[in-house]
Amino acid sequence: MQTPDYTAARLLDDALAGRAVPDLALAAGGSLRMVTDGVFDLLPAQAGASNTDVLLTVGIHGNETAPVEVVMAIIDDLLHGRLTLARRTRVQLGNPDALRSGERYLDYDLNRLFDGRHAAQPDMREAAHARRLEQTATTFFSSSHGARLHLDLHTAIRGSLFEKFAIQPYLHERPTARARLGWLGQAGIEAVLLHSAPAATFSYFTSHRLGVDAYTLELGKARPFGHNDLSRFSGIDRALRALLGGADDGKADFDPALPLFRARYDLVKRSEAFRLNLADSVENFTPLAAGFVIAEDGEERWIAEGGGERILFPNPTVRPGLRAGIVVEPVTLD
Ligand SMILES: O=C(O)CCC(=O)N[C@@H](CCC(=O)O)C(=O)O
Ligand SMILES: [Zn+2]
Repeated sequence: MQTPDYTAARLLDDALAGRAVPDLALAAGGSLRMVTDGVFDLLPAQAGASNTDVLLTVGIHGNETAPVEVVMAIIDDLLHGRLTLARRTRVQLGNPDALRSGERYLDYDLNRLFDGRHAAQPDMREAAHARRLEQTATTFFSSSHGARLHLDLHTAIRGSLFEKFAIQPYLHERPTARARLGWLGQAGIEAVLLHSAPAATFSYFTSHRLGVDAYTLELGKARPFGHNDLSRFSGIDRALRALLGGADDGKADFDPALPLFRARYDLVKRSEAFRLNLADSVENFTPLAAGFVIAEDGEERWIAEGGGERILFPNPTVRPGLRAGIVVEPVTLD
């Protein structure tokens, strides 16, 4: 095991440069071990003490740096004994290449390559990352004995009427885990989108293929390394410390006042003729008035129907074939 002067900042530098990270002792007990490039296991001192195994993914998009900084600060406190680890935890850096260059992606949006879609894009640099992440998520959870939680931490391109929100992937026949939504509320999450269809995102993969409680979290606006106001991330920081430190198990009473939305449909860009009729300043969750033409692509037009519809993740610059926005509407749990 290495010396205590090894910091999380150095770990991040080494990981982004593709250098090996040595095995490290956590000062208050436990260890940190590099599994493969950009993937780290943090093991509590007492094997078997963990009743919830936690997978934390950051940097799936290379321009979304705040979650990397939040998780590295927690790792630094674990390394130096300011926090004691109670849960078996795996941390994945999603796209180290894109994090180095500060771009959302280099060749292809990584969060559109999961659930096997990487096989259709073998030449894209992100395909190898999707495979690495799927494999290491699978091996991690295959030796779990208790509850299993995956949090994929992101920040968004646009501002948002709900600054922090969660996305629950489509669950097929599984019921919503209300206690997890309760915990997300305690972590400062202000709204939750319930997806209504399969997707090629990482949280859909871990949820659907591995049966894990999985969420994509949008924690604020995407900014470059060094430009994040980490005080705006205090809710998730506190909640992750309580989770990893064993003070809570990631479950809490569901608050029925938490706004919930369901995805009605995706705006899928068909061609370069796609036109989005929303200015860059329009924020996520902005209501759409009935009759408003949201977007057009050749003959196709998407028209708002009212009834509380709102727009999420509008982005006309995506590749043809990919989602250029989601129309959502309020929903309540049965
Ligand atoms: O701000 C944006 O337009 C995108 C932010 C982002 O990366 N969001 C995720 C959401 C994943 C999901 O829908 O489950 C993404 O687009 O990959
Ligand atoms: Zn993202």
